[in-house]
Amino acid sequence: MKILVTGANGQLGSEINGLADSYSNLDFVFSDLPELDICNKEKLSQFVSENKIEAIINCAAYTAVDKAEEDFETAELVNATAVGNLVFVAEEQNLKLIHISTDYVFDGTAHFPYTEDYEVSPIGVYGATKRKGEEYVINSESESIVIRTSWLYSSFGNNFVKTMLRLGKERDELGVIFDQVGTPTYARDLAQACLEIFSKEEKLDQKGKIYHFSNEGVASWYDFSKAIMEIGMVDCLVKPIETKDYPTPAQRPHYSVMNKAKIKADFGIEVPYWRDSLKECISRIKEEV
Ligand SMILES: NC(=O)C1=CN([C@@H]2O[C@H](COP(=O)(O)OP(=O)(O)OC[C@H]3O[C@@H](n4cnc5c(N)ncnc54)[C@H](OP(=O)(O)O)[C@@H]3O)[C@@H](O)[C@H]2O)C=CC1
Ligand SMILES: Cc1cn([C@H]2C[C@H](O)[C@@H](COP(=O)(O)OP(=O)(O)O[C@H]3O[C@@H](C)C(=O)[C@@H](O)[C@H]3O)O2)c(=O)[nH]c1=O
Repeated sequence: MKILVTGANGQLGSEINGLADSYSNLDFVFSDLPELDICNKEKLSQFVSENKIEAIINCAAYTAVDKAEEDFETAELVNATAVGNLVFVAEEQNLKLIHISTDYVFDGTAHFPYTEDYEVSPIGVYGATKRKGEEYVINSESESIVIRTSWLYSSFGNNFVKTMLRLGKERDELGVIFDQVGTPTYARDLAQACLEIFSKEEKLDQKGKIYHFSNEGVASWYDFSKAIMEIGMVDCLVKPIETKDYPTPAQRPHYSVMNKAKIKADFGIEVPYWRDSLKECISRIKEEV
């Protein structure tokens, strides 16, 4: 199967690229801006046709959560309208599609892990635009699924893990929010899950259009930071603070832990514990320095 990976220079796209050689049954075409802009429907359609693409993993997105609050138009274009383009091309050329979405489609008022059918209610522009993108896929007749993930990090690109390692070296002390709880996800584990799903012969959306994938376990951003400092061997005192003590342009859900039973049952995906994956990622970050 020949798979187009869009947004391939980002965290998830880079991790898929790193794993590609282990999947000899899959062929890949990696693309990103400026070569392939998913907002350009005609070029997208032409690119897919010329390259004889059979499936797409959409890793392209507008992921700047705070910036999205004032740059609504670009966030909407990339996270929603462009997903409509991908769905159009998938229907037009009979492609399979995996689209990635976020825990930020939930408002964070639940007290137990979110299942796929739980009502969404985004509280920020990023989450709202990602939800609109999901709707294109959910309503599509193409063989397509949405995989929601949360708190993604990688040895590639910029993310919370790298920010903490940097700030921890620069400062003696750091305040990190403890009243936002979710699950970190190593992008390499999500990349592997996507490729495992494509390696199976089953119809993608046989058992539903939405899946949840994160690592196992639960953490606050504070717990996550403490683990990053400990595993990264950075000597910095991390102090728990409340959301009100770290004002940001975008509101974030207080609780966004997701239930992963469906992806495990339907596709036989194994999910590593978040601290184990964090160790693996930090050792890769250290190797690369
Ligand atoms: N990061 C996170 O914490 C989380 C991410 N997700 C979702 O996971 C997916 C992957 O995220 P992640 O790998 O972190 O994202 P990144 O921000 O690391 O990568 C996104 C990539 O998409 C590219 N891109 C942006 N606009 C376009 C466009 N119009 N056409 C083609 N490519 C474009 C970006 O290019 P450029 O950098 O030049 O803009 C970048 O290379 C996204 O759907 C995201 O919403 C879900 C939960 C958590
Ligand atoms: C840097 C820093 C952040 N924080 C807080 C702010 C915020 O509530 C939380 C996480 O910060 P960030 O801004 O890095 O994370 P954020 O951009 O909100 O991360 C989100 O990105 C999008 C793309 C997603 O889809 C989500 O799943 C999630 O991963 O940590 C501190 O408390 N102290 C600090 O020093």
